[in-house]
Amino acid sequence: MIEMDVIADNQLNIFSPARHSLLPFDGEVFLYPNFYQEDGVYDVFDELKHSILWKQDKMKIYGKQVNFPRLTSWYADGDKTYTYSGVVNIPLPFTPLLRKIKEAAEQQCNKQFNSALLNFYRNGGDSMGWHSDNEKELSGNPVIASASFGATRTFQFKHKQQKNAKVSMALSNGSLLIMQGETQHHWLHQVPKTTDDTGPRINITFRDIKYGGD
Ligand SMILES: O=C(O)CCC(=O)C(=O)O
Ligand SMILES: [Fe+2]
Repeated sequence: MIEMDVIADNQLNIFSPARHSLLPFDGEVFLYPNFYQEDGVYDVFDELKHSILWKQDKMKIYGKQVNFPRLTSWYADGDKTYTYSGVVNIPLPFTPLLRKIKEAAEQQCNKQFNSALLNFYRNGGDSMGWHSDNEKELSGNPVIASASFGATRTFQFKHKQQKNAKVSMALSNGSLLIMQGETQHHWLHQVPKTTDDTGPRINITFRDIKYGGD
């Protein structure tokens, strides 16, 4: 059984930037670099790597089937599907480890999540392009909690209208990033490719999907 303690908010350095939004306006982003504590987080990466049912999705570009530049997986309560980048995902039930990671994030956000999208970036050539998490199943101002394990990757925001507004940060092993407020309406985010010699990274974004409707 993996020990994975969470640093309570009141134990964080009071000078931690996590208390201030990293976006200058039009949304809120908080980063807790060592949220999932040192002890055991390397095991978390390995256990996720081996226990998650990773799949290689494809997207259609100019009529051609092209592999996503990463592996993905989708876990959720219940059996509702979720459409992401044109792919209809049928969820798997949460594993005990995913549940534990989710509950820690829920405590920090003071919010329940019913689903998780997982991304496996095998090396620096894997990436996720500019997008916002604004699928129809997400509510108007979604809270999204993003946990990272393994290699550090750069995570970037750019404002949809104000082209000069850009924010960049490093998502390291055991970090928790929270996006909330109007972030998804006004900002795009991405994990760019890098030519650095980068090891594998797993990211989990916890979401609260509203079922029903069309
Ligand atoms: O890998 C990351 O940190 C970002 C993942 C992401 O943006 C998403 O799953 O929508
Ligand atoms: Fe995203």
